[in-house]
Amino acid sequence: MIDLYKRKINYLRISVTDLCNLRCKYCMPKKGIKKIDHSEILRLEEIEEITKVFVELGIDKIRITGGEPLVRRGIINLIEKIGKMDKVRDFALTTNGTLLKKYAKDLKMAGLNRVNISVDTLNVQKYREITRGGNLKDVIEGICEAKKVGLTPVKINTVLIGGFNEDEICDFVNLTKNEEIDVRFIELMPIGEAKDWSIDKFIPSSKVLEKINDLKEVKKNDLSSPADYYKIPNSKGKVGLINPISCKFCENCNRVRITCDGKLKLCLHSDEEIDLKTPLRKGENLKEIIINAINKKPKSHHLEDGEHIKRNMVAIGG
Ligand SMILES: Nc1nc2c(ncn2[C@@H]2O[C@H](COP(=O)(O)OP(=O)(O)OP(=O)(O)O)[C@@H](O)[C@H]2O)c(=O)[nH]1
Ligand SMILES: C[S@@+](CC[C@H](N)C(=O)[O-])C[C@H]1O[C@@H](n2cnc3c(N)ncnc32)[C@H](O)[C@@H]1O
Ligand code: SF4
Ligand code: SF4
Repeated sequence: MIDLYKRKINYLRISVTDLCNLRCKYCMPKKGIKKIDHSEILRLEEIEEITKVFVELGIDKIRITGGEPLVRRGIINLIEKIGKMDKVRDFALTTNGTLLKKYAKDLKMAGLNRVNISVDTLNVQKYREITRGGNLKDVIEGICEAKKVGLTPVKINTVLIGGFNEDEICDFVNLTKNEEIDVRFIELMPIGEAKDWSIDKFIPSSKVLEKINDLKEVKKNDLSSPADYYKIPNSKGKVGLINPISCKFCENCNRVRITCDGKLKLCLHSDEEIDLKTPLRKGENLKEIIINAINKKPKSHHLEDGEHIKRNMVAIGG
């Protein structure tokens, strides 16, 4: 599918749940989010059906996300179904990693290619604090298991948070020296919970380049990737910078999203959502609806003008 700005849309991010076993302070309110009625959530077969239509329309990269995707019951079955879709050449999952030790092997066997794992600190106490109760050990074990079973390349996503983890930039970069792990620093975006405090705590990802002198830029293979990559000479992994704020990458955007309640989101930072669940349940032609919707995909976000969306990140999936 090609949108009005001649961007090829080949990447679908599917949020399978808005529930999570953590409560990261920038993503989810302390008391959780308002529970959506069970009937409003797409059933796994419905997700599969919608995915099939997207694949027929040219989607060849799929990411499963959440909330925490691994808390959704039956997730391995869904992965298996999508894993069998021949035209999908890149099939990945974004997770907080806490349940990976348990599920990595099954995910791999079901056909998942790789995982991106979110972790914002390497300090046990700070991890407990930012996630409101999480155990860093679970994530570390999850990362090891993912590598062991070959859910690779493993990428670590770290949101840069002022006054919280800027002192750990070197530690994160050092992980790439001896391990085949890519570490990507993400700029904190003003969404939901983070809308207000992201202003004080925002750190441009260029801070990483200031702190680490010997990072050398790596040629970008995939122009539509949100990350710019660097490398310390002779290191095994890469360091990525994801700069949605300081240097937005909308020009090369190739993605759309499905929320767990069956809405098609054309842009992470737009409130416009197209209902797919109702027409799906009525047996209407989804292809036509999706093709028409793609023409409405915004050119870019307008965060710089204070245009902030209503949903929390946990209800979109990143
Ligand atoms: N503004 C904006 N940020 C995005 C977009 N896609 C991803 N991000 C940010 O990048 C983070 C990491 O995304 P991931 O879930 O790891 O997916 P990805 O970066 O597409 O992964 P790769 O395919 O491995 O490059 C997200 O949580 C967001 O914070 C996007 O389209 N727009
Ligand atoms: C919403 S989570 C969903 C998947 C999974 N639970 C996880 O944590 O990886 C996806 C990603 O969004 C990122 N994220 C959440 N809120 C964000 C914000 N305000 N700015 C930047 N990234 C954010 C998280 O750090 C995580 O990497
Ligand atoms: S970032 Fe991921 S792990 Fe943290 S609260 Fe949001 S959905 Fe859960
Ligand atoms: S902000 Fe919107 S247009 Fe820009 S890269 Fe993200 S989804 Fe695409």
